[in-house]
Amino acid sequence: MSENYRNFKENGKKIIAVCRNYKGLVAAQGIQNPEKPILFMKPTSAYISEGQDIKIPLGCKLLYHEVELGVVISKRCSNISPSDASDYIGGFLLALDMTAKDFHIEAKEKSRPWFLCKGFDTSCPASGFIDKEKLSNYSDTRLWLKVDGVTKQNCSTSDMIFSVPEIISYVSKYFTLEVGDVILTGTPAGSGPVHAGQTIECGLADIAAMKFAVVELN
Ligand SMILES: CC(=O)CC(=O)C(=O)O
Ligand SMILES: [Mg+2]
Repeated sequence: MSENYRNFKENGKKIIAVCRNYKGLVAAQGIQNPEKPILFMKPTSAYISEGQDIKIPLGCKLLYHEVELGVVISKRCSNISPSDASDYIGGFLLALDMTAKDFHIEAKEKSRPWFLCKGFDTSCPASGFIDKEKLSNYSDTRLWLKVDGVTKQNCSTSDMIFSVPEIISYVSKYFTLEVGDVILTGTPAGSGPVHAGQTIECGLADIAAMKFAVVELN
């Protein structure tokens, strides 16, 4: 059987991301839980791997980190139910949804799309493929992130508002999911600024960890 999804950075066609999916984050912002998942997309050109740097995009003065659990789709599917969703999970990844926060604030104020603030080059640092057998407890696993050794995010995926199967099902009602596509499941509380010269380290329980330097564009 072809397992092209393992090489999701080369073979996947899209990265679909959910936002405001953690109870603690939504409570901290003083807003109600969303009634349905809120979605946006990142291009696959946003991927980088350990050893490459996160580059602050042109004109950005406020870059934010967001650690997230990603799900890799193993089979083409659409309109699937939450109870069938696990059949389409190939595995997982640890990812950062880097966000140009100043561009994001401007986009929200002016009702503009989020493509620039979320999709710039290097905005999706990602681990390698994690076998689904290694992460059978994906609905209650620890996600953490440190900036220069100081913990900024530390939360269990059990604090998600919409579960991984619910998210896959919802997304698949609107978008055909293809082999190697990735769904980022949202960031927990504690997202915040990072600056050139700083180092971000993050991890998924004791299963995956990765480290990235933040640098000016040139
Ligand atoms: C506004 C955001 O950056 C939301 C987001 O991406 C999230 O994960 O929550
Ligand atoms: Mg995010």
